[in-house]
Amino acid sequence: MIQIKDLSKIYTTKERVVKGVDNVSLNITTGEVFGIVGYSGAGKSSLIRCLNLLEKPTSGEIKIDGLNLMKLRGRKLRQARLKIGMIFQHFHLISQKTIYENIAFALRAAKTPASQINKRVTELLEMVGLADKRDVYPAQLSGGQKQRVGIARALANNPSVLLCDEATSALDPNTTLSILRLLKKINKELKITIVLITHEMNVVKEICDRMAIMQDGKVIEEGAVYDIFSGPKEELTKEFISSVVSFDVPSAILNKCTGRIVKVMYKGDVAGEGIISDTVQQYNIKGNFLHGSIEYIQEIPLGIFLMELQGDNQEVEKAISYMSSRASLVEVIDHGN
Ligand SMILES: Nc1ncnc2c1ncn2[C@@H]1O[C@H](COP(=O)(O)OP(=O)(O)OP(=O)(O)O)[C@@H](O)[C@H]1O
Repeated sequence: MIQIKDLSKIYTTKERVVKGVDNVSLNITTGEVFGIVGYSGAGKSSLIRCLNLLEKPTSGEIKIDGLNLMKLRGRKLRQARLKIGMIFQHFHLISQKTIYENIAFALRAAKTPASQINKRVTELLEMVGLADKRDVYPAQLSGGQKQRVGIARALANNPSVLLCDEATSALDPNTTLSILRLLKKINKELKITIVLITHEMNVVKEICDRMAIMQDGKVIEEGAVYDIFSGPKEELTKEFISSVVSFDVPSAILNKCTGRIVKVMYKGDVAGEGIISDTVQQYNIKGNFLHGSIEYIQEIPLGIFLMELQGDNQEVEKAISYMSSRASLVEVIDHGN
């Protein structure tokens, strides 16, 4: 369990004082994949870097499995930090060393006996699917392969926590997916808690169990990924979700709509049709279906559709409030003419 309590990181420069992290409290359960999302400058890097004390918090508390990191010094602190692996957006590999040496370096730094190093590096390279690359240099690898080396290095000393700092942001979508799958496999098989920061909701949707959204150094919303997707509360959260679940209805079609356009989200894959047909039957309105899809989050379906509702204003209002009682989110996108 990672317990973050009242954590703040304040940067003081000549020009200004910035609260990079502003009084954040979060509990991350052992064995989960926890995503922290936010736009640039929200404080994600500051927060994740505080978790292994790469950044020294200004105040607050970080406990990992009950150990208060900020109270540890010397050897005890070094030992605790070995149990926290980290991977980075730009991989941070040593370009003059081979892949083997990049990984062995982390083992030597942790004073692993020389006799164990070869076996452990071989194991790690197999785990990340790079057994044939042990003697090449980082420049000879693709971005995805470099990140696999980063992951092998981060796992070298058997950490209980893996921190991922925008680990897929420099990768194309297919490579991103393969790295996310590898991270999920590591999470499941090695039972490592993963904390990742990202500005991409797709990443969260793909592998996270729970998530938090940051803005101006604060956590503004947190919860299970499915719950956040199906019932976002904050405007910013809704904005992030719409980046994944977007409806690109051609403007020529939208311009032709004279009724009210509503977006509806519902849980499960069968209830959606029922909501539409019941609404149209019960109220004196016409409903035109503009767009619909089912997203799978943690393999649970989440239905989303866009409709135009036409009819008397009061009837349309009643229909919307009826749909709101059955769906997890109903949002009026356009009020019509
Ligand atoms: N070393 C520093 N000195 C001064 N201000 C800093 C420093 N590091 C971060 N900040 C400021 O703290 C705030 C949070 O930055 P941080 O990098 O944590 O955000 P982020 O969400 O990770 O954004 P990005 O994805 O762009 O890195 C920003 O206003 C940033 O300018």
